[in-house]
Amino acid sequence: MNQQAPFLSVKNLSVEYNTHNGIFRAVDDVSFDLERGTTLAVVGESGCGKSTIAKSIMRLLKPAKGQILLDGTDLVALNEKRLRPLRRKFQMVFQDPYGSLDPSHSAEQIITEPLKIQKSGTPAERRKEALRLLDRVGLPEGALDKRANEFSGGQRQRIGIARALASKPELLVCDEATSALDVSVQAQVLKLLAEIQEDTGISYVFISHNLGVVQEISDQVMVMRKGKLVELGSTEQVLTSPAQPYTRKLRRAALDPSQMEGVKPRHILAGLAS
Ligand SMILES: Nc1ncnc2c1ncn2[C@@H]1O[C@H](COP(=O)(O)OP(=O)(O)OP(=O)(O)O)[C@@H](O)[C@H]1O
Repeated sequence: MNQQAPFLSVKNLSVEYNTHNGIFRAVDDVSFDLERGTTLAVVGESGCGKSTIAKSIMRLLKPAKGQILLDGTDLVALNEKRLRPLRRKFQMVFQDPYGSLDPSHSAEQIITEPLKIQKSGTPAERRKEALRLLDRVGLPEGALDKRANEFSGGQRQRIGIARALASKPELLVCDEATSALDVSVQAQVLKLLAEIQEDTGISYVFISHNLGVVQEISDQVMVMRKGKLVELGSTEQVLTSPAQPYTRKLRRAALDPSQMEGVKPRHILAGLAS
């Protein structure tokens, strides 16, 4: 472990997609640091590049330029073979608890799959670990043999979190992880994520449209627009006294979405303290 460097350091990240109109730069020269045990929220209107950043950190995409240093190791420079042993360190929780889990699989199958892939433990040990993780995310023992389609959205998202935690990651990238949930269930999942962070020192990159949610969970906020970084600072600074006009506009849109084109109804930013 490198004591000097931040836990995650993204430097001059640019990501491009090949489209029928040529190369499209979805993320353009973005840099940020994340300290261990803290949360960085990435916000911005639809299409600004948030998920592209998430997929780049997960190395589901190969950036066109830049570095993604995790504990001092540049993930961009590694080929898949060298990346594989490191993958357990960074995991992702997706938005859609209905789409991201196989509905016909039991909670045990879903949670233990990463351990099976890593050939970690015996089936009995993996079952025991799945029970521990179920308990960690606040689900009863009886949930272990139920199929994913027998759970509510909030329960599924808890299973998604349990699965992501199975390989004991140090970084969790949550891409709109609570957006599909009812407000009260969302609050419970946020509380769970905060407790897990306190207990384990895990770091989060938390992607969200919801400034109210961001205010709850994050230490730092990064505002994106059209692939570029607009503003980066402490949550308090960015949300209560934003330096950039665009961030102020986003804040206003949180209160009155009609002021912002391109913000989908599901992305109406709820609960923002003015
Ligand atoms: N596979 C792809 N091929 C071409 N363009 C893409 C691809 N994926 C994303 N894009 C484009 O890149 C830009 C950034 O997309 P991205 O999904 O990162 O945005 P986002 O901020 O996460 O949006 P949302 O909040 O709607 O999920 C968008 O203009 C999108 O259309």
